[in-house]
Amino acid sequence: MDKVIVIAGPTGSGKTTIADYLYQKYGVIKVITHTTRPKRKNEQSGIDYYFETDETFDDNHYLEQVQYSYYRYGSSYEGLRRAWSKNSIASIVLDTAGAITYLKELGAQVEILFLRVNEEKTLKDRLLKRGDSLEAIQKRIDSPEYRRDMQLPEELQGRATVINNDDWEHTKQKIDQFYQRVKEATKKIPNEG
Ligand SMILES: Nc1nc2c(ncn2[C@@H]2O[C@H](COP(=O)(O)OP(=O)(O)O)[C@@H](O)[C@H]2O)c(=O)[nH]1
Ligand SMILES: Nc1ncnc2c1ncn2[C@@H]1O[C@H](COP(=O)(O)OP(=O)(O)O)[C@@H](O)[C@H]1O
Repeated sequence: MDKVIVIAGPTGSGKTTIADYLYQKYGVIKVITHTTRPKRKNEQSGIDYYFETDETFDDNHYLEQVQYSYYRYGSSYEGLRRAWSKNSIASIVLDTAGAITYLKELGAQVEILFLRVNEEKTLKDRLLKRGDSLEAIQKRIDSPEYRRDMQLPEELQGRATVINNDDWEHTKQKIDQFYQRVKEATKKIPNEG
């Protein structure tokens, strides 16, 4: 059974870092999503996101789409199918609303990782280090979605693997264990239970 690892958690918790690790170590293909958010320095269209305008955003067919911190984000079935054509395990970085939709739509094919850090201050420090502008960080922190995604939503409780990404060595071990479980699960046929 094909699987998609949905990675959720607050800004700066390490979602992108973990998606990159899963690709580099295990060849897990990242599903690239669409956004109207401005490109950060070091980001590339077609690699980090498909960067869209408000007009071009609507040209795509979305499995789900959200508004997050004043911008639009959406993921397509085509993107997921493209990833699965290369590897039976894909990953996608989503907000918690997207993670809930994925779970509803794709059921047993979804494995969820929820990241958190012990201290909220760590998040801001990481965003500064990542090179985000103070203005962009403040805008993000002031958004209702940012606050919401600090917590694992009820709909995902019992279904998500929660990892504290404070110490990278510890995180890598947890991700390796998680990946092995997902890999085993791909050997099951759908609806086998
Ligand atoms: N639902 C949904 N969320 C997305 C999609 N693409 C990205 N996101 C989420 O949107 C939020 C903002 O992403 P981004 O602006 O890249 O900020 P980051 O969290 O600092 O990396 C994050 O929680 C992402 O996981 C998508 O296609 N659908
Ligand atoms: N365990 C960690 N310890 C220290 N820095 C980290 C850790 N995990 C990620 N980072 C760094 O924090 C910043 C934010 O991580 P990123 O993966 O972009 O988060 P997200 O995609 O959740 O917004 C990046 O500069 C990344 O290199």
